[in-house]
Amino acid sequence: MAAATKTSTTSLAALGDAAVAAVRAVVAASRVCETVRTGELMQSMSKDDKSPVTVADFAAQAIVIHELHAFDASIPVVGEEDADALRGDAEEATQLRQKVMSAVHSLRTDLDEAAVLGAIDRGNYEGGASGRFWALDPIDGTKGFLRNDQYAVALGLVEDGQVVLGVLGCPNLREDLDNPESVRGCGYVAKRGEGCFKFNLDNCESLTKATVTSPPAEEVRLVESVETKHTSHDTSAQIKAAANIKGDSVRMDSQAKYAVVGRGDAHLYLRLPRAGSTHEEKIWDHAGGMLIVEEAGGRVTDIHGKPLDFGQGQTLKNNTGVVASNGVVHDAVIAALAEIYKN
Ligand SMILES: Nc1ncnc2c1ncn2[C@@H]1O[C@H](COP(=O)(O)OS(=O)(=O)O)[C@@H](OP(=O)(O)O)[C@H]1O
Ligand SMILES: [Mg+2]
Ligand SMILES: [Mg+2]
Ligand SMILES: [Mg+2]
Repeated sequence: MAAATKTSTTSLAALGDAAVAAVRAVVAASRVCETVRTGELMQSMSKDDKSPVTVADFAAQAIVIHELHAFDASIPVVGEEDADALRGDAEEATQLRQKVMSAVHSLRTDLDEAAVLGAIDRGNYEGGASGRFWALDPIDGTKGFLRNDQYAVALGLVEDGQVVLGVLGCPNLREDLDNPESVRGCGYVAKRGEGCFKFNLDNCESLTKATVTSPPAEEVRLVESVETKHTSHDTSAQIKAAANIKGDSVRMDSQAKYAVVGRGDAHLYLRLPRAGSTHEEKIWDHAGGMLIVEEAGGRVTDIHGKPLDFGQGQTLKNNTGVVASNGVVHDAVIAALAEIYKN
């Protein structure tokens, strides 16, 4: 078979069985998320860490893990959510469980409660440095999802500590960041060594190559988190000045940031820990997205220029923050970060 990288279009099937399973699972979950976001089933609760989780996070995790299990039951999953909050007779749990079941049934009427709760709880793998596992964020950017802003269904396949397959479903993302009339509902898939591809969430079987772009300094665009707790906006402004980056800054929720860098609409994604932060990045917040940028021709490291190490369990404990770029601006950004973080 001709290498998928040689032409600008290819079929999903050409990327192999794991890619087909992963993309179809992400597309299915993206549909369920949109059903919840635009319908009557929305309900959210606060987790122990005060972050939100919704009916759609649970339903999406159930759908993706069910599909991945049908593909290959021997590959474990590190998923963000568990089903604890859906079990028991308390009113909130009962309501949430019923809505999760309705959301799942909007797509898969054949799954009963035991199958749904069981699938969610199968995402309990601890990760590690050897073997293969999936890393799943059923909704990345739950706060964005609740604001009707950007969010992503994000799935990565990790092999011996390295992401080898990355998939993002971005149901609320337009095809062109600068054209609010462009098609909404974008998907991305990257396979290590074979390139990065985009697809429409309504037709994932046909793929088009995606590549980073490298404009002059005036047009180099930064993307960063909306939430001020997740990244230091002050530091990113300093980095832009020091690295001679003069384009606009766009705040966007979720791993959609990796997608817009990978497709060339933006050129730098900075995730910069605030002073004194002890936050360790979760692997599921990056596994789906980072390969999208790398295989599109860009670079992804932490703020010290170190590769992201997905073999350390559920967090990127060997890394600090994230820098994802078109490659061209990367060294200047890392040099600027070294100056700022040495103080
Ligand atoms: N303190 C802190 N620092 C860094 N990151 C954090 C922090 N707290 C949470 N999170 C994680 O951020 C995930 C959301 O990604 P983004 O920050 O890119 O999007 S957003 O602007 O916040 O919506 C979000 O993922 P989801 O929980 O899947 O939405 C969190 O895992
Ligand atoms: Mg969360
Ligand atoms: Mg997340
Ligand atoms: Mg999440």
